[in-house]
Amino acid sequence: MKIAILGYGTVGRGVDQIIAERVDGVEVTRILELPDRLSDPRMTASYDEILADEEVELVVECMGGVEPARTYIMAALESGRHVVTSNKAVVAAHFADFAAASVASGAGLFVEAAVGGGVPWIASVEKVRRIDDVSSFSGIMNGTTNYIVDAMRRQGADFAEVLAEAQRLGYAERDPSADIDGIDVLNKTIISASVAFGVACERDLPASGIRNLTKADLDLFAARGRTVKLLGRGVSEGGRYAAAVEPVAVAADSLEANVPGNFNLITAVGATVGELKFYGQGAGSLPTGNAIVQDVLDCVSGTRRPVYDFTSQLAYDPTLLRADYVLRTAAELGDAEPYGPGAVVVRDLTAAGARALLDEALATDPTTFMAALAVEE
Ligand SMILES: NC(=O)C1=CN([C@@H]2O[C@H](COP(=O)(O)OP(=O)(O)OC[C@H]3O[C@@H](n4cnc5c(N)ncnc54)[C@H](O)[C@@H]3O)[C@@H](O)[C@H]2O)C=CC1
Ligand SMILES: N[C@@H](CC=O)C(=O)O
Repeated sequence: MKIAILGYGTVGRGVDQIIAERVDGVEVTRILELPDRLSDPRMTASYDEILADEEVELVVECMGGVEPARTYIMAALESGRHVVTSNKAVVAAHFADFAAASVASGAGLFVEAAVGGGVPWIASVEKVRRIDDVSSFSGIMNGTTNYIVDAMRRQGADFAEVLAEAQRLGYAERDPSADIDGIDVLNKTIISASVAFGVACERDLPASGIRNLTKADLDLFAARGRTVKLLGRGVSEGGRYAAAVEPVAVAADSLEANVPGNFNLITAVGATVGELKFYGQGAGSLPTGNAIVQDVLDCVSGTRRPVYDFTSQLAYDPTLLRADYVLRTAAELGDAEPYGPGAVVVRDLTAAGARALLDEALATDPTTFMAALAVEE
C-alpha cells in the first residue's frame, strides 16, 4: 500500500523510519510539509497534489493542531482514503464528524496514537467493550508532565529545566502549555471517554494542570506518604458519566506513583474483566510511530477496522466525580481545614466545584497549586 505522511516532525519521522526499516508491503511515497521545510524528494507543500495521487490509499496525519488538520482529514476520508492520526487536538474536537465521514465513505479511521503514545490503549478499550461496559478509566496520559514530576521528585530537578529537556526529547507539544496546563490530557480524556462510554463526550470538562507544582509541594505530599500525578479520569454509572483532568495526590507505593520518565499508565475497569492496566512510553518519536504503524498494519491486513459509535444515551453528570482537595495557596478559603505549611484541604467537592475553587484562589494567589486526594485503599 502506498501512503502519505502529513507532517514530518518528531512523529512523522518515526513513522517513516519504522516503515523503512521494519515493514514490507507499505511504502511512504508522499510527505506533506511546510514550504520552507521541503528536504526530501517525496515532499510537497501541496495537499491537493497528494489528493490527486490516486495511488495513495492511506494518509497518516501527524501535523498537529486543529486546522488545517481537520480539513485534510475530512478530505481524505471523503475521498475514500483511510486515515491514521496521532493528533488528539483535532480528534477530540471533531471525532464524531470523522467517524461519520469514515462510515459514509467506507474508509478506515484509526486514532490509537492520539492517546498514550505507544501504549495500545484505544484498541484495548474497544476490545473490553466487546464484552463489558467500561465503568471507569483513569491514568497518566501525558509523558511530558510525568517526566517533569518524576525528575522533580527523584532528582530534585527544576521545573523549567526539566520541561526544556522534555521538549528536546520530542515529548512536549509545540506549545508545551498544552502539556503543563492539562489540555493535552483533556483531549486524551475526551477521546478515551468517547470510546470507553460510546458517547459524544462533553468537551467542557473540568481540567487543571501542574504549572504551579513546586518541589516544596512534592515534599509536603511526600511527608504524608503521597506523590502527585496528573491524571485523566472518567466514570460511568446508572446511565450517567463524568470525566475530569487534575493533579491527584496518590499513595507513594501505588503503581501510578512509580511510573518513571515519559511512561504512561492507564487503567480500565469492566464488570467481568475487572481492572486492566496499560503501561508504556506515552510520548516520543518511535513509540508513537509504532502505534501509528500498528494502525497502518491493521488497516492493510483488515484485521481491525474500528467503527466508532457515539450513540449511547449516557447523560453527563459532573457530580459523579468527588474528592477532597488540597490547595497550597495564600488565598483565604471558606470550609478549609489545615493540611500542612501553607496548605489546606477542602472536603467532598466535585471536580467541577474544585476547578471553580482553584480559579477563586488563583485570582488572589496566582501561584496556587491544587491536587485531589486519591482515596487510600
Ligand atoms: N511528540 C510526541 O511524542 C507525540 C505527539 N503526538 C501528536 O502528534 C502530532 C505531531 O506531533 P510532533 O511530531 O511531536 O510535532 P512536530 O511539531 O515535531 O511535527 C509536526 C510537523 O508538521 C509540520 N506541519 C505543521 N503544520 C503543517 C501544515 N499546515 N502543512 C504541512 N506540514 C505541517 C511541521 O512543519 C512539523 O514538521 C501532534 O498532534 C501531537 O500532539 C501524539 C503522541 C505523541
Ligand atoms: N505531549 C504529549 C505527546 C504525546 O501525546 C505527551 O507528553 O504525552
